[in-house]
Amino acid sequence: MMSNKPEDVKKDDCAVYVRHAWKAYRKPHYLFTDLEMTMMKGTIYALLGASGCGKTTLLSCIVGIKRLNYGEIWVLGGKPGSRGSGVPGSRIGYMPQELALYDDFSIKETMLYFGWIFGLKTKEIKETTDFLVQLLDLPTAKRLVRNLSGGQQRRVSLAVAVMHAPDLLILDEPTVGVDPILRANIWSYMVQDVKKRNTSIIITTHYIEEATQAHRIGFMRDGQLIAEDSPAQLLSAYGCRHLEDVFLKLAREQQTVEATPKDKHIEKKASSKGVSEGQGSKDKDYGCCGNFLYDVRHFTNPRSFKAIMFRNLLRLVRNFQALLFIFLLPVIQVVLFCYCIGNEPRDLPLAIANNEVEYVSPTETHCTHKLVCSVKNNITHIDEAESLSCRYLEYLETSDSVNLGYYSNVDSCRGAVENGDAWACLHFEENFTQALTFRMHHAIRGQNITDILLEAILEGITLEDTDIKVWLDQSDQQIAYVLHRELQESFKNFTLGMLKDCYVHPNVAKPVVGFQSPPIYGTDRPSFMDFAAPGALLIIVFFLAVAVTSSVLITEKQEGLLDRSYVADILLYLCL
Ligand SMILES: Nc1ncnc2c1ncn2[C@@H]1O[C@H](COP(=O)(O)OP(=O)(O)OP(=O)(O)O)[C@@H](O)[C@H]1O
Repeated sequence: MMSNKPEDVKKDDCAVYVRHAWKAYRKPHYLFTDLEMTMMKGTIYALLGASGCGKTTLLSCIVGIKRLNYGEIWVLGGKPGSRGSGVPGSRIGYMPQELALYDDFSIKETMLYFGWIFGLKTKEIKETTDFLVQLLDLPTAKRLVRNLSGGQQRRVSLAVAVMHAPDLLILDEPTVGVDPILRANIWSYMVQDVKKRNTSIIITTHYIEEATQAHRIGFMRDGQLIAEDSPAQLLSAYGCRHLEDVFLKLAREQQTVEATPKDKHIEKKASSKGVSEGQGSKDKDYGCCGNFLYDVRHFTNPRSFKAIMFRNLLRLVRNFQALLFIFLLPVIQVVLFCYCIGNEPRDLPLAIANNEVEYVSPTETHCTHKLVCSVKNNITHIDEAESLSCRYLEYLETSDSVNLGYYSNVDSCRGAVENGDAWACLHFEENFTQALTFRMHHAIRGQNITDILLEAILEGITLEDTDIKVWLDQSDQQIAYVLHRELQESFKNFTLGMLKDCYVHPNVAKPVVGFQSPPIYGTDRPSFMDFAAPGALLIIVFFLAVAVTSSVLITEKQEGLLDRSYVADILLYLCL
């Protein structure tokens, strides 16, 4: 195996300096093991290797999208992601393998968006766009990306990577789908750029022969760079005329090592070398919140905001269906909510156990009532009273909010509430009428309390027998409120009716605290819609925002746009 690693280079002189790099997506299956890479400033470095050997992963670690498990990476003299390193940021230009472009943007809009992120002025962006459109043989800049051919789209992606003249250019297969003439143009542009501006360029390609124009080539295989040298040195050292032959020779020369036994010793090997853990947190990619002050400065960065507002507005306008969806869906949901759910509760099942009358069936009752009063010597007398509980239930039945069901005893009535068959259970004692008329009679006559209680004992009743006992399912506040209201209102009407039939002025039973109607704000009978609509609206808006944001995030991640924006120094939460 050939090793031309310069031992004496300083990391500050290198554009990229990788030492003891270990990376696994799923431990212990390491993609690269103890990898070392040295790339001097002002050179073109071609990273070659079989498909799936880890080239893209290595580039992702270099630009700071992914983190190493062990080892260190220095890019342009700093660690990617650290403050002041400029990586990610405008010091690097990154062309990912995926297209990573908004296909509903035109070429011009794409260049404006990324140009603003890189901190370029609008005039500069226009000039650069014109130059790159010509150099890369692109159609008019007004054409939408989605209407370009595959090769043209990749060239737009390349234009985005190079537009801000970065110090380090990282190009992941830029020449895929590009014809030989344009490929030659791209290479000649890179060579000129390195000469003129001392740019450093890393390029991956499967067209091994085009790498002869690079200053240095790294052959990647089995998790390591098995050779790293200039094309001329490699050709002469292996006595080959073509780089492809060198690659084949190198591959054959390398010992075939069983993957599994090697994996078992990998972590041991890393720790025995005293290798430090990867930059940043272990196995975590994207450093969104590492340094608060650094993040705040980015958050308030006006150029990022301008670019992102431009992007969001343009995407909304271009995706008319999405716009309709975002604005119409909450409206439809609120209308449906109000129509189907938000109305006043109706027919709430109410269980009745009335011991005053004989139970017949759950839906039926032979409940009749009677009240006869007369006035003698200016004093009201109750001559006859029968089943006043039925009179009260008659008032209750007129309400649309409740639906009465009858039960033979108080236990089954309470059981109905416990089982969720009814919202409340109402129980009348068997001497309810007797106790109520006794109470009314003495209230009208104005006897003192001692006399009343004495007489009650003699008659074999207690004043509590007039209580209508209510057991409520209070789990739903609004339903409980409606039941409270209906039971109280029915009782008020029941009392006023009785007083009227007994020639007593209704004001006698009027509550002392009088709520004036209408209230200053709101209504006398707030509806269920008033209660539930704010909550429903909040839920709808919250879930819509979550759904839209996560779908944007997932799409951008899949299309590589998130990676590209991150490398261009847009923080993850700004991408949202
Ligand atoms: N996020 C990920 N999670 C798990 N495995 C991954 C992930 N990304 C890549 N891999 C795997 O890591 C290996 C190396 O992938 P990578 O894209 O780095 O290879 P590559 O050398 O760039 O390939 P190509 O030349 O085809 O682009 C592949 O086997 C791939 O399936």
